[in-house]
Amino acid sequence: MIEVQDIRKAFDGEEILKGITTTFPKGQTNLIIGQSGAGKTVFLKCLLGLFRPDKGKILYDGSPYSSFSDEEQRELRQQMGMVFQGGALFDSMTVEENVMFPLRMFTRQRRSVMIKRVKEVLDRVNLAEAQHKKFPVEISGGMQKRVSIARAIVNKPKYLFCDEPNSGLDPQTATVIDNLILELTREYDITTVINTHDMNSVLEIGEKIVFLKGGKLEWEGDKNVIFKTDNESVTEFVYSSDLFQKVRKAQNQGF
Ligand SMILES: Nc1ncnc2c1ncn2[C@@H]1O[C@H](COP(=O)(O)OP(=O)(O)OP(=O)(O)O)[C@@H](O)[C@H]1O
Repeated sequence: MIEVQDIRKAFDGEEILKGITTTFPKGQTNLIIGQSGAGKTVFLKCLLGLFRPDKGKILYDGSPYSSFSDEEQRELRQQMGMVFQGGALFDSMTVEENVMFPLRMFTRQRRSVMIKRVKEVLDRVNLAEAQHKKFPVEISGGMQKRVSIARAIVNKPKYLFCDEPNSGLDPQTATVIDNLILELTREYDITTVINTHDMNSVLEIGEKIVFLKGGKLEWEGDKNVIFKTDNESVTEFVYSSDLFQKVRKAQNQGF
């Protein structure tokens, strides 16, 4: 679980995060949504420890980051997996080498043990063995995302952060990737936080949704109540998507 207590972050005197308080429980998918410029990425970077908030606290399973020694911060980083927007795979490495990278960086396991673990996670994300020796350019965008997820979970993280995991994917593949993240989150009891613009994701895996507006937490809830809120900022945002308009129409027609 990650608890965020009144965090603030400014750049050059301009406050970007204006006192955010929320909780991201483990074993479920937590989504951060909001308009472009709302502060989602800055927030995610604070959770990742890449930005240090000017004020407030972030607690990882009860322990505040600010109290961590350098060694504890290093340990925490090893417990974090990240799925980057574009996949961010190393082009010069094969699929297997990409997934093995965190193990080589952070652990001292024997090569045979690492190879076994790499195979295990690639199987878990349903990437066929024929793809394991290929380079990222030789596989599809959806497969690249699977590799990126495999790399993020290979070192058994307690926390998984995903920045726009669906960008560049067709809707069907995006749904498969969303559900894969949801399954892994539950199976390994991970605290997962996903930064997304994708309304399909909100409907599919929005177990907790945090809506940011102008650096503040405007609303929080889940996929079942987001339709029912009378918060105008949220409704304006969600109903601007085609998908939500169709759902609302269907609801109005009594389906
Ligand atoms: N390193 C930085 N230095 C200065 N300003 C920054 C920095 N990072 C972000 N900002 C500013 O913070 C604000 C929020 O940016 P952020 O990237 O968090 O928005 P976002 O909600 O993720 O938007 P998008 O959906 O477009 O990615 C923007 O005005 C941006 O210019």
